[in-house]
Amino acid sequence: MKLGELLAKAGLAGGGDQSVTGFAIDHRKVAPGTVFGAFEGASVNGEDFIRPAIAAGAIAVVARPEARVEGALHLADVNPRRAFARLAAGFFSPVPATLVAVTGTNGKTSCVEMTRQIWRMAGERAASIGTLGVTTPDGSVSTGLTTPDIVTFLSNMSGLAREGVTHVAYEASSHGLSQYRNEGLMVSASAFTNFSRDHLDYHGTMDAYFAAKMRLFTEVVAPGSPAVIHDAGDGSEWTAKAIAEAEARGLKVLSVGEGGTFLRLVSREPGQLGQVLHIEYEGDTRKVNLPLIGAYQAANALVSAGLAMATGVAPSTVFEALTRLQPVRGRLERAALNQAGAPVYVDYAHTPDALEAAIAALRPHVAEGGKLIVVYGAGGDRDAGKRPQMGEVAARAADIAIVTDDNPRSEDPAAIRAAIMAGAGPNTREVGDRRAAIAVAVGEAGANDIVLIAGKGHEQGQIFGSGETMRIEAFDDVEVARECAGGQC
Ligand SMILES: CC(=O)N[C@H]1[C@@H](OP(=O)(O)OP(=O)(O)OC[C@H]2O[C@@H](n3ccc(=O)[nH]c3=O)[C@H](O)[C@@H]2O)O[C@H](CO)[C@@H](O)[C@@H]1O[C@H](C)C(=O)N[C@@H](C)C(=O)N[C@H](CCC(=O)O)C(=O)O
Ligand SMILES: Nc1ncnc2c1ncn2[C@@H]1O[C@H](COP(=O)(O)OP(=O)(O)OP(=O)(O)O)[C@@H](O)[C@H]1O
Ligand SMILES: N[C@H](CCC[C@H](N)C(=O)O)C(=O)O
Ligand SMILES: [Mg+2]
Repeated sequence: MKLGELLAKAGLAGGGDQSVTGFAIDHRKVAPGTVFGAFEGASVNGEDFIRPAIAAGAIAVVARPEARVEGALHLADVNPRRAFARLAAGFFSPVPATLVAVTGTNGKTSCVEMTRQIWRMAGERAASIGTLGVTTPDGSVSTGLTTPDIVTFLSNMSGLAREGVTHVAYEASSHGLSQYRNEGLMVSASAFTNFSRDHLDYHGTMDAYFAAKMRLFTEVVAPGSPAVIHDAGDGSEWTAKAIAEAEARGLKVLSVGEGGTFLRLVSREPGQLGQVLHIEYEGDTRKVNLPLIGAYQAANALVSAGLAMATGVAPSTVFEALTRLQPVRGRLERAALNQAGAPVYVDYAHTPDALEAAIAALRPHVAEGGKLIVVYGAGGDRDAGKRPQMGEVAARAADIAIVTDDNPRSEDPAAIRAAIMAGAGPNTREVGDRRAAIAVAVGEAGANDIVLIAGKGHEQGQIFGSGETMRIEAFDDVEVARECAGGQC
């Protein structure tokens, strides 16, 4: 494809009849004919790699006007990440016709997974992209990030189209949105799950974090497209703001949940392995047996139902599909029963709000006189302010809490635990080694108790160190829970 054609497609100034062979944002991936995106990053400045990128064959460089580009076309833009995304989107085409994006603090992975499942049950060739990787009708591949970098994202999309995939649901993380990692495509519908504290190490303030998420509505999605917004009916100011932002852009707001008007959750009765939902849609109330526990999973199922309906799946097919949803890996996954018969659950809760939601999901399942025992930690090199809040939530909502390590990265694990303990109460103790902490909880749980191991969900390793010294030790909460339950810890 000629550079001039791509520029015209993206509505950018300039011409050129050189053939473009690919796109790269890392100079080490540049080959002859590549367009290089030079961005100022959180750890280094990509503009420092312009010369080596040109030496490796870059024919054009998308960079700020003040960057120095010699020996290749300088595609200058005050927002080079956005310009690069638009240009690259012209190259990586066609892409699947139906694309939906999900943002929110918690629930993105769950919603893209459930939306994919509903589409599949409706007979579509569907895929999802997010924390669990790229999941297609034929399998799953990990990408390492929730929202992959823009080149990986766009090339994945065109690869999926070549495989005949027509429907893709993807997670739009706040990091991804603020770095323009998923742009330039015609997004047919979007969703907002909820908003609470996380990632303030990166965004600084809750308002800046929220603004990053709102880019999905204000800049990424197609004008006039449907926006599914979860409304818990709790008067959340963030939900109201999200609705206002979507409406201001002219999106068609479809609110779902207890406070929803499109799909209203009238009631919810927890059962042994699932729950009965009464959902009002267009004036009729339908009873749905959802085979997943917890209010949070009901919320995510409703958002996913909204997205499926917004993209043309018949309502009756959607309601039927909800009764056949498969659990999402590492989200309230029932991993084992210990020798006394206590169930051990694994969940990916790694924010105060998620911890509260995961504990609340299990509370109705604790037998009379039983205790809920939670094992959890907080990641290193991530928002430190959430640590005491997690300590407070776990101490209040669970009966016994054990603070342990969860990806310390470059930080001192003892200091992370101390920060959590600062917010915790007398029912909380500290067992640094994660396997030992799980062994204590599983060993102590009696017949009426429930154990929740939170924070790592599907993760397969414990991350120590960073950069050159980073090492990942194999660790799977589900596997360790099973070993401990079998007395092999
Ligand atoms: C803070 C953050 O999000 N960093 C991500 C981001 O880095 P950045 O743009 O700031 O890049 P940088 O490393 O400073 O480098 C600047 C530029 O120079 C380029 N470069 C760099 C070195 C070199 O030798 N040559 C070169 O060309 C880089 O490719 C980059 O374009 O872009 C990089 C390339 O895409 C990512 O690998 C990197 O993810 C880091 C590893 C990371 O840990 N990210 C986490 C925090 C993250 O993004 N998490 C969200 C979380 C989700 C959630 O909880 O909701 C996610 O979406 O996964
Ligand atoms: N709708 C929800 N409301 C509150 N908590 C939720 C909700 N959905 C999920 N959670 C909690 O958040 C955890 C992570 O869920 P999920 O992986 O779906 O979220 P995510 O937004 O993709 O997270 P990440 O930002 O890490 O990618 C769950 O294990 C659960 O504890
Ligand atoms: N067990 C994890 C969860 C991380 C979730 C991720 N999305 C992030 O914050 O980067 C940790 O804190 O390391
Ligand atoms: Mg996710």
